[in-house]
Parts: sequence; structure tokens; C-alpha cells
Amino acid sequence: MSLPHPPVNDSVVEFWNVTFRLNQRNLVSNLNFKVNRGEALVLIGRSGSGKSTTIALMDALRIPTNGEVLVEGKPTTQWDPIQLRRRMGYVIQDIGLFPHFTVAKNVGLVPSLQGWDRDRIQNRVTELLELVGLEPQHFLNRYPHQLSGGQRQRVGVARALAADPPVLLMDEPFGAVDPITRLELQREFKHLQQQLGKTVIFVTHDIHEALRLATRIGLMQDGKMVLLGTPSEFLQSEHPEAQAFIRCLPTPTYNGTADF
Ligand SMILES: Nc1ncnc2c1ncn2[C@@H]1O[C@H](COP(=O)(O)OP(=O)(O)OP(=O)(O)O)[C@@H](O)[C@H]1O
Repeated sequence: MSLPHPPVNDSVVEFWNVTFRLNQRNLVSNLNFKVNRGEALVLIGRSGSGKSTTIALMDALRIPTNGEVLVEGKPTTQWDPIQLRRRMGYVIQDIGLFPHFTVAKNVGLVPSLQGWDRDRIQNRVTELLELVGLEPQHFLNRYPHQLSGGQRQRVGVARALAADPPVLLMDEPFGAVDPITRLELQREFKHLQQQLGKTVIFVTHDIHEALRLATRIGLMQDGKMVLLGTPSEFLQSEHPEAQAFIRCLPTPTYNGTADF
């Protein structure tokens, strides 16, 4: 009789007692949590609560003062930073598209840096634009300034997905668009995440967004993670900071599960 396999450690990112200190101040302290493969962990918190710092610790833009951040089981300090960042697509609010590159060139940038041949890049770019809902023939040759904010955000998501990284780090990626487009982007993003099975760490200070997108929500306050749980656990929490966010919801009966 064969023995059962040992349990597989399926955490993609792990924080072990992580503190990051700058100018004699802890920007985050004693963070302990794991992000499982395929989950969408949403970090929520007020401005300045440490969300972006937590993300920066994942791709070694910040190195812990104490403790360790493991990515795929290896401390970020032991990763080659370039290899590490190739494992992680990064999307930020102010998207950072190159203004003098067309959409096609922006989206195909990482694959071309990785030496893919031209046809493969072209196919990948077309596939990704379709995936994020931008008709390739209309958008391939446009420049970022010829796009709306929401279209730029989509190009940013396509670019982050281009080399098929297993992890996506998204820091307020839908911040700069009107609420209708934002809802549309959230909907498409959720669909994409489920379809592609990516592990996503997503930062927001919008409670609606957190409830819509998260498999789990991590609530940050003053550099600490004060709550980590599913959306329904979050909604049931009596933590004062969770309550403060819940009060921002339009009706007390909203349960975060409504279709959108
Ligand atoms: N380079 C820096 N030098 C000094 N303090 C910094 C620096 N970067 C961030 N901080 C401080 O660290 C704390 C956490 O910042 P962080 O950007 O992680 O917060 P956040 O939750 O992402 O905020 P926001 O929602 O406003 O983006 C804040 O008090 C911020 O002022």
C-alpha cells in the first residue's frame, strides 16, 4: 500500500513576522499571512495603512527589516529580482504605459524582452486584447493618449498578463475611471481571474470592490493586518475598522454576494 502524499504547500506568497521600517517608523509590522494558489486576496485599508508597502514587499521592491516574505517557498532576498518580477505581473493605477509605444508594443513588451519571436508576440497580443475586451483591429496601433482611462487600464491588465505570470499584483488598478466603467472592469477582471486561475493580490480602499473581487479580504490598519477572512466573515466582523468600512455600504442588508 502506498503512503499518502505529504500535504502540498500551496501557498504562493507567505509573510512570516514581517516588519518594514523606514526612518525609525514601522510602515508595516508583524505581518503573518499566506496567499493560496488561485485566490484573490484583496488588501483593504485607509490611505496610509500599509497596503502598497505590503505589495512592494512581495516583489522585493522593499526588503523586510524583520521576518521573511516567501514567494513560491523561497525568501524574496534569495530570488534574483528580475526572475522574481517575471513571476508577478504588476498593475498600478497610473498604469505606466509607454506613451511613445503603440498598444501592441506596450502589451508585447515583456514577451519581446524575453526573446519571443515576432509571430508568437503578435498572436499573444491579439489574444490578450480580445481577453480584456478591446477589439484588436481598432486598438493595436493606437497610442496611449488615444485611449480613454478605462481602455488604458485594460491595456495595463493585458500587459501584466502578457508573459503569463502566475501572480498578479494590482495596486488600485481601477482607481482612475468612472463608476460604470469601474464596475465593468471589475466584472471582467473577476471573470478573467476565474478563467485563468491566477493568484491575485489586489489593493483597494473601496469596500464594494473588495467584496466583489475577493476570495479573502485582508484589512490593514496602521501597518497591521487586523482581520483576514472571506467577504462574509468580513461583513460579520465586529472589528471597529471593519465596521467603519461596512458603514460605507449603501444599505445595511447588502451582503456582497449580489450579482453584478
Ligand atoms: N518612501 C517613503 N518614505 C516615508 N514614508 C513612507 C514612504 N512610503 C510610504 N510611507 C508611509 O508608509 C505608510 C504606509 O504607506 P502605503 O503607501 O503602504 O499605504 P497605503 O495603504 O498603500 O496608502 P494609499 O491607500 O494612500 O495608497 C504611510 O504612512 C506612508 O506615508
